[in-house]
Amino acid sequence: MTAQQPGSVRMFDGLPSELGDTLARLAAVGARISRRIARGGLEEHLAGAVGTNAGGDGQKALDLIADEAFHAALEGSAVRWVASEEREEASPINPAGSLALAIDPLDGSSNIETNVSIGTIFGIYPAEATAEASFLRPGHELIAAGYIIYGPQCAMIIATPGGVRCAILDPDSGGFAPAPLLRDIPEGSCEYAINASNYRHWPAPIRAYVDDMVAGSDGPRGRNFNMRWIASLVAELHRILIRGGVFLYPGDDRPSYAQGRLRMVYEAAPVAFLVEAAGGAATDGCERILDQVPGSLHARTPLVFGARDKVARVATYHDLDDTETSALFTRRGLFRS
Ligand SMILES: O=P(O)(O)OC[C@H]1O[C@](O)(COP(=O)(O)O)[C@@H](O)[C@@H]1O
Ligand SMILES: [Mg+2]
Ligand SMILES: [Mg+2]
Repeated sequence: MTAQQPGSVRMFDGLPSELGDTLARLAAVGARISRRIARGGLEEHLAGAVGTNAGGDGQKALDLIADEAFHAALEGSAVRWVASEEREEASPINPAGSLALAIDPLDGSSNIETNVSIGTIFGIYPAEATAEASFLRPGHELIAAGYIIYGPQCAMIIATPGGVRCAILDPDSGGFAPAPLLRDIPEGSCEYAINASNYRHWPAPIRAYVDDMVAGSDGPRGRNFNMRWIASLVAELHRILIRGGVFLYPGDDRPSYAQGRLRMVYEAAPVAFLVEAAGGAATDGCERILDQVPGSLHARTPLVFGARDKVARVATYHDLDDTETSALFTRRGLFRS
C-alpha cells in the first residue's frame, strides 16, 4: 500500500471532483483528530464537560473540537450546508456549493476517556436551496456516506453508489493509504449488539427477540449467541462490516426514548446507506431506514442494522401477536433456525 498525504484526492479517484475534494477535506481533519486523540491526556483533557447540545446530550471537549475542525475545513469547499449533531441549526457555508453535509463530528463521546474506539459519521446529499430541503429527505437520496474510526487503527470507510472504499491512516507518514475492499457483510455470525441494561424498557418484540438469543441452544433458535456492546456506533458498525452480526437500538419507554437514541440525519441514514452498500440491511425494526423522512434535523429513530437475514428476523418478531411475544421462548418454536 502506498501512503498518501491526508487530504490527497487519490484516495477518491473516480468520484466527481467536488465530492472527492469534500471527502479529502474530511479525511485531512480525521487524520488530525486521530493524532490529537492519541495525545489525549498529555496536554489536554478531551473528555472534559463543556455544555449541552440541541439533542440534550452533554458535550465533551472533543465533541466541540471536532465540530469546529470539520466546519473550518469546509470553508471554500463545494459544501453549501452543514448539519451537525453539535449545532441546533444547519450552518450555511458556501452559497454556491452543490453539496450538503450531515455530520456527527464525534460519535461515542462517552468513550473518549476510556481509550475505546470512537469516530466521525457523515452523509452527503445534493444541496437544495434551504437546509430543510437538503436534510429532511429520505436517506436513499444520499450520494455518499461514511465514517472515520479512531481506534487502535484509524480507518476511513466511504460508500457511494459505486461501492465501498476503505483507507487506513499510516501513522508514520500521516497519510491515508487505500486498503483492500471490504467483502459484503458476512452472514451466519452469532453476535448481536444491544444495550441490555434497557431490557425492562424495550417493546415486547425486541424483548422476545433477545430472549430467544439469550436462551441459546436451549431455546427456539437452537444455537448459542454472543453479545457485544461498545457504546460507540462507529465501532459496532465497523465490527459488523468486518465480521457480521446485528445491532439494535430500539425505541423504549424511558422518557424521551420512544424513538430510541440515535439521530436519523447524521447517524442512522449514513449508517444505513453504508450497510446497504455492503450488502446488509437497516430498518427501524420493521421499515427500511433509507425510505424514511426525518421531521427535524435532530429527529431520532430506532435503528436495527447488520446482515440482511438477521435484520429481517427482527422484523418478523414485530408480526407476532402479543400473546406470542409475551410467551416464554419455549412457545415460539416458529423461529427455530
Ligand atoms: O449509552 P447508550 O444508551 O448505550 O448509547 C450508546 C450510543 O450512543 C452514542 O454514543 C450516540 O452518539 P454520540 O456519542 O455521537 O452522541 C452511539 O455511539 C452509541 O451507539
Ligand atoms: Mg453519535
Ligand atoms: Mg456525536
